[in-house]
Amino acid sequence: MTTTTEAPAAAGATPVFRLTGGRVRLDGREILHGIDLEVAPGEVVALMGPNGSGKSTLVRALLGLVPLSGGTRELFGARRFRDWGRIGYVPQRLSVGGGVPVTVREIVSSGRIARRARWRPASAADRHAVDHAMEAVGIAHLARQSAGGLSGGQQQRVLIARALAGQPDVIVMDEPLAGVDAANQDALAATLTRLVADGVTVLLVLHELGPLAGLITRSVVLEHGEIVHEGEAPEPSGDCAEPGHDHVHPHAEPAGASLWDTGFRAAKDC
Ligand SMILES: Nc1ncnc2c1ncn2[C@@H]1O[C@H](COP(=O)(O)OP(=O)(O)OP(=O)(O)O)[C@@H](O)[C@H]1O
Repeated sequence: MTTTTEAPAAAGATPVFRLTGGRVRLDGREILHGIDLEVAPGEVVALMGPNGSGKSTLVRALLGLVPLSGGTRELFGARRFRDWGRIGYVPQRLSVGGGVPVTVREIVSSGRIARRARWRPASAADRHAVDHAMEAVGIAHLARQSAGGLSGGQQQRVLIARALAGQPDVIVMDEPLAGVDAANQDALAATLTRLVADGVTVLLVLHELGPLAGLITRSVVLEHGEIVHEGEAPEPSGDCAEPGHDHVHPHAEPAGASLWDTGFRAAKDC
């Protein structure tokens, strides 16, 4: 992780992610149709768009989790990227326990694996990073608890702590606000604010910006597997801007809905 003394988003710096003409096919159908996207160090990018527009697929393509059927991908300037400890990925949904009796601390500790010397037991630095990650998201008191009995909001914080334990240079979260109550959304915003101040690059899949609005430096809107807008994020207005507005509802989009009815509905209609 970089320190607060380093300038974020240095001009001309090697992009964290660079996808050029990126195409992805799943089950014989092309999902992404030639995406050009760069994310520079220090940016906080919101990936938005209707359901099924390809946001999660794009994230997975950027991370190398799905093969490209066309185009090129670079992570930190490398086509053959191996330094996975630099990336913290919080997927959309994951059962943190997976049915296996496992404590919160054990799950968070698994986030250190890419940082640890092979076959070595956890070092003091590893243990410190795990403690720090749990404190950062307010779950230190849950360390010895079984992950199975946690609420949805607590499980999400465990997954975020697991990503933070690796002290990543970039954190990628797929719909971190979905199904999360207002208090936990605010807590997430505070955590991300601290990470951004430390120079961490952030890529978020979002349906609505909610309490993260002030953090976002660029919004990228996808529709039908293509980027249809890049620039300023939409501003919340009307009821959505009210402090008491609850941002927990999922958004089902009508089939074929257009960008301005949907991606930016987050601002108009949240
Ligand atoms: N493993 C897969 N096999 C086949 N098709 C897939 C697969 N994963 C996703 N798709 C399809 O790719 C398209 C884009 O899906 P994706 O999950 O990337 O969209 P999204 O914008 O993240 O949607 P949501 O907002 O609902 O999460 C959808 O039509 C989806 O059905």
